[in-house]
Amino acid sequence: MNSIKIIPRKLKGVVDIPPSKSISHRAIICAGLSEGKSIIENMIFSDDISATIEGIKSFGVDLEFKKAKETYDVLVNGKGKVDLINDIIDCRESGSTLRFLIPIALMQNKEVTFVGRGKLCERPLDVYYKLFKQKGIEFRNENGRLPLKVKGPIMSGTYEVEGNISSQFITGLLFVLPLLDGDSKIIITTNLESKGYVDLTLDVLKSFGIEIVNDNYRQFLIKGNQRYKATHFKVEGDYSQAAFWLTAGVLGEEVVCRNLNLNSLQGDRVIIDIIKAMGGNITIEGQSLISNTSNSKGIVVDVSQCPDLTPIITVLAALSNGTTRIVNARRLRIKESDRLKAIATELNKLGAEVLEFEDGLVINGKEMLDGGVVDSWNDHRIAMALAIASIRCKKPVIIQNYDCVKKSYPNFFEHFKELGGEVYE
Ligand SMILES: O=C(O)C1=C[C@@H](OP(=O)(O)O)[C@@H](O)[C@H](O)C1
Ligand SMILES: C=C(OP(=O)(O)O)C(=O)O
Repeated sequence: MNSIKIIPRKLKGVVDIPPSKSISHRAIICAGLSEGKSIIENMIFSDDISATIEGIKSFGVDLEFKKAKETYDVLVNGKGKVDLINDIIDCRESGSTLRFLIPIALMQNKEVTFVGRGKLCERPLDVYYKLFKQKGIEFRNENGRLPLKVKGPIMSGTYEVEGNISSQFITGLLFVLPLLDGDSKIIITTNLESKGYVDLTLDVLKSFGIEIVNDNYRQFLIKGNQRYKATHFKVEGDYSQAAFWLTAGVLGEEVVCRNLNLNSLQGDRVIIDIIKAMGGNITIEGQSLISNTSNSKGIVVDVSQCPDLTPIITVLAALSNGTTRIVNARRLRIKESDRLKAIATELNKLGAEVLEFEDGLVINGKEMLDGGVVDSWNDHRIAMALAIASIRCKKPVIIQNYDCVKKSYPNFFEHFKELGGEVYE
């Protein structure tokens, strides 16, 4: 088992925020579906992005990688259609890869097998299964788990989708319906959670020449026979990752986050408002966000539109004055781990007071935590959140299974050290 020991230190300094994972997935897919050469600037090869890259290659897309300082430029040569060259797609542990690539596999009529690892094998796909039954699309799985075999073709038409299980099903359909013969409509049958991710999809699609009409998130109207246009695309910084460093600044000393688009459509940009509402000090200087030592306080946070922020908000809450309530968080249980249980259990081991409820958490904040041995539950966001909690622990924090951070942020602990963190692997 891999573990890391962190000696409590206040972090301070400048961090270049890595490129957005969500936007990177979308850009690779859109470039892969275009005819001709696209360039995607500012990419890193986290495990999830590597899974999408390998997946898109299976559809006959060529990619080349050019190193540019800490990141890469990716040259993508698409054929404008799916030309299956490998019929087994390993999505590793990436929900986005799985749910985005399934509809693409259905654009041709050979069977494709999707495999995965860890918790991904049991993360829900029922939204697709229900649609496949309605549309006569063949699929087979092992008791609802991966591996999943699917066989196209998918046709244009009306797709009724629940919006409160995962927005990733909507994104998956939005990639392929514009390419089909005939117009389509996606009707959202419940309230839509994670709206910001659908906004990101529509925005990246637009950059690649695909137009979708968003009727107030109740339905999406999609003209058929559209074509993706190869383009030069730059991936902006990731607010879900910046959230860790912005919180580190509030709990420690001044942390400057560079490489963020201050007008980004990323739903997790709301971390700025959440930290400020908790009394955290965040300012803007040029293109950077600066967070600084503050006395934070408990509030009520609705995470239905920003689920990925929950672990780090819980850390801030555990070290704030008073009580914080995290509400509308049920979907956190179907991510890489049961994130409500994982963060409550592990922060309590460090001496925090976190109560777990069916669809939320109640956190009674403390000035300091004790420290101790915790586990990541093989979940990158739990590992990173626990690392930030160490800033205000009295004794060292040992995180077991810490290397899962590579799922989204392979150099997280390098950045942690650059900010003055003392860690022993
Ligand atoms: O579309 C995306 O890039 C994502 C959507 C969200 O999932 P849900 O829509 O399932 O909440 C988020 O949790 C995930 O990390 C990335
Ligand atoms: C839930 C996440 O990703 P995915 O759903 O793509 O596995 C995440 O990055 O926190």
